[in-house]
Amino acid sequence: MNTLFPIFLKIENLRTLVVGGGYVGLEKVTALLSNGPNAPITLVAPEIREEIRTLAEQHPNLQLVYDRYSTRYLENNDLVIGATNDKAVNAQIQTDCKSHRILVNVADTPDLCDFYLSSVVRKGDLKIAISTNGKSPTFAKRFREVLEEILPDSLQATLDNLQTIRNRLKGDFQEKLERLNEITKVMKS
Ligand SMILES: C[C@@]1(CC(=O)O)C2=NC(=C\c3[nH]c(c(CCC(=O)O)c3CC(=O)O)Cc3[nH]c(c(CC(=O)O)c3CCC(=O)O)/C=C3\N/C(=C\2)[C@@H](CCC(=O)O)[C@]3(C)CC(=O)O)/[C@H]1CCC(=O)O
Ligand SMILES: NC(=O)c1ccc[n+]([C@@H]2O[C@H](COP(=O)([O-])OP(=O)(O)OC[C@H]3O[C@@H](n4cnc5c(N)ncnc54)[C@H](O)[C@@H]3O)[C@@H](O)[C@H]2O)c1
Repeated sequence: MNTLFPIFLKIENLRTLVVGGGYVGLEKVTALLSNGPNAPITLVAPEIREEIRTLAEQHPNLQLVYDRYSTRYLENNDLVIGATNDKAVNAQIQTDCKSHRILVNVADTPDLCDFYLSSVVRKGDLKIAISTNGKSPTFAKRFREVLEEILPDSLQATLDNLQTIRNRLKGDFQEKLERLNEITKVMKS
């Protein structure tokens, strides 16, 4: 059974620490910034890939620290992603996060993760998150590509219209709900 509970985080209002500045660190930072360009992120690693350094030049909210991991870097962070190539360090990060009650993702060990990153389909304001319960990230990526192709670009106009109608509707909650359900019925046919 897939017991994961999906939520959409306001990543720009949270502080995220990424430990590790290699390929996986780059992948995770890119995922964070492409969803929340202004998300405050600190990345700690003794060696940091050039692509990450370029991202930091474009995003002043991405702070790079050239150092090995230590618990003091957890301070003031809400989320942590452990993405070093050292399994023992990643496991230590998880243990430390647990004792600080900080949510943690350990890129090389799904069993140690409090949350997984998802594959993200985006069409304007519509966002669909895909997870395979850790079974196949490649499937999640491919399915994203399929959905991206199927969803029409006109979707944003539909969402904008629905928002306008939603804001204009008078009456109590029940009446609004019935009207909006009526208008969107065509989507099911
Ligand atoms: C969705 C996506 C989001 C993102 O990362 O932003 C994501 N992985 C992506 C790509 C990807 N990752 C890997 C490959 C290579 C092929 C392969 O191994 O399959 C590819 C494909 C590629 O890059 O083409 C390797 C890999 N990944 C994990 C392990 C460890 C393990 O499973 O033990 C290993 C082996 C490492 C090794 O062997 O060394 C683990 C996780 N990867 C997850 C998410 C979480 C589960 C998500 C779910 O529930 O489906 C989870 C559990 C934890 C986490 O990372 O949060 C992103 C696609 C974004 C997109 O394009 O849409
Ligand atoms: N979840 C995923 O999507 C996914 C995908 C591929 C690989 N992985 C796993 O993620 C891990 C990292 O892979 P990679 O390709 O990014 O490795 P990499 O060699 O490219 O980078 C490793 C990074 O960790 C840093 N590092 C090493 N020791 C450190 C320490 N004590 N403190 C802080 N930083 C430290 C290095 O300086 C470097 O920046 C591997 O174990 C790999 O199996 C996960």
